[in-house]
Amino acid sequence: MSAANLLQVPEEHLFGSDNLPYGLFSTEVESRRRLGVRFGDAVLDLGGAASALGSPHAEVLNGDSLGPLLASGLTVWREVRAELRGWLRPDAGEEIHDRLLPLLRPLAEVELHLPFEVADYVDFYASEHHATNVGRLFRPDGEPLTPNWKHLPIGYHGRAGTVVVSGTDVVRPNGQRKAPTEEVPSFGPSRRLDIEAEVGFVVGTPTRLGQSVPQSQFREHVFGVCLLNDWSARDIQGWEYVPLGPFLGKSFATSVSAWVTPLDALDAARTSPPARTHALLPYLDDSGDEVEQAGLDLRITVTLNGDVVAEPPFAAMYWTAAQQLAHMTVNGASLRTGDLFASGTVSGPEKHQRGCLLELTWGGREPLQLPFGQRAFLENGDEVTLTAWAPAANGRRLGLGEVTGRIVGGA
Ligand SMILES: O=C(O)/C=C/C(=O)CC(=O)CC(=O)O
Ligand SMILES: [Ca+2]
Ligand SMILES: [Mg+2]
Repeated sequence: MSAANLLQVPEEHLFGSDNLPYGLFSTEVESRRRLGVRFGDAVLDLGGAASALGSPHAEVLNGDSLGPLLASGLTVWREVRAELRGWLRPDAGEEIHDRLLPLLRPLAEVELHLPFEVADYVDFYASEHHATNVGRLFRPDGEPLTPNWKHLPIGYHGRAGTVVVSGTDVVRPNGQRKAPTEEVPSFGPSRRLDIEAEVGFVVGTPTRLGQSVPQSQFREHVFGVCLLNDWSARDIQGWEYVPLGPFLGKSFATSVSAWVTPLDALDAARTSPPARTHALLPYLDDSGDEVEQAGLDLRITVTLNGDVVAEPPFAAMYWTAAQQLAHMTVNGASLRTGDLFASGTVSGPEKHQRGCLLELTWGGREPLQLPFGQRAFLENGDEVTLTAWAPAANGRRLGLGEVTGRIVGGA
C-alpha cells in the first residue's frame, strides 16, 4: 500500500478518526520506542507529528512511554486528541498531510510494546453473572454471592510486574494443586489453565495519600481503557485462595492490549449499569445525574485458536469503573500514574456470554467441542484472542485493540 493511502481511512473503519488509541512502537530500522496513534491500518509517529506540526505538547509526546501524557491531565488529553483529529481530517489540507505521510508506518511493520509502566494493578469481580457462576462452582454448599457482594465492588491487588503486552507468550505456571477429592497437594504445571476476558482502566492523574476520588471525578483521573486477559490457574487458585484470595494462581501473567483507547472516544458507548437491587452507601450511590451512564457498552469476542468461544457483554457489569475507583480510594489510598485496574471477568446471562473457560465448561465437566478438538482448559500451543467493539457516533463502531497470547510449556 502506498503511503498516501494510509491517510485515507474509510469512515466505517474500526480504527478511524473517532477512535485514535495510543500505543508504543518501534520498527526494525528505528529501534527507539516511540508513541504512536493507530489510524486505520497504520501507526502515526505521535512525537514526530507533534514536532513537525508545532504542537505545544510535543515534549509530552516525544518520550518512550505514554507515562508523561497520562500524567499531564484531562485538559492536555483533550487538547492532544483535538489536535490529532484536526490533522487527520480528510480536509486538513495538503500541507499538514504532506508532513504526516512520512510519519505513518503500516501496522504490519511495527512492533508494539507495553505502552506505560504499570504502577499498581488491581483486579475487581464486578460481573454478577460471573460471581454467581464461580460461587456455585467454588462453593457449591454456600450462597453463590457473598453477603458483601451487592454492597461493595470486591477486588484484590494483583502483580503489576507481570502485566505483559498482547502477543507475549504465557508460560504455563507451576504450583500446588489439590482437587477437593485429593488428600494432599501435589506440585507441577497447572492442569486447569484458564482465561478471564476483562476490560482494564488506566489511571493518568495521580492523587495524594488521604485523598479519595468521588465517582463524579472519574474522568479527571482515568485516561482510557484496554482489553485485558487475567490468565488464571484454577487448580492453584482453588487450593490457595482461602482466606486471603487469589495469589499465585493469577500472578504469573496478565495480558493487556497494546492500544489504550481514550475515554473520550467511548462517549457514544456510555450506558446505564443494571438496576441496583440494594441501597448503596453515598460514595457508591450512582443514582444521581452526575454519575449516570457510567456503564460502557463494549461487545467482547473471545476466540480460542481462531474459533469464537464467547461473546461477553461489558454493559452487563454490575459495578462501574467509577464506583471501583471511588471504592479503591475511599480509604485514602493514593493513585499513581500508570495504575491499572481491571473490571473482573465479563460474563453475561447467556451461556455463550461467559468470559472464562471455568464457566463455559462448567468447571471442566462440559468441555467445548471445537473444530480442532475438545477443550476443558487450555493446552500448550493454544492461542486466545480478545477483541471488542463499541458503538460510536452516527451508528458507526469503533474497535478496541486486541489482546492475544499463546500458552507455552513451563520449565
Ligand atoms: O473465589 C472466587 O469467587 C473467585 C475469585 C476470582 O476468580 C478472582 C477474579 O479474578 C475475579 C474476576 O475476574 O472477576
Ligand atoms: Ca480476574
Ligand atoms: Mg492475572
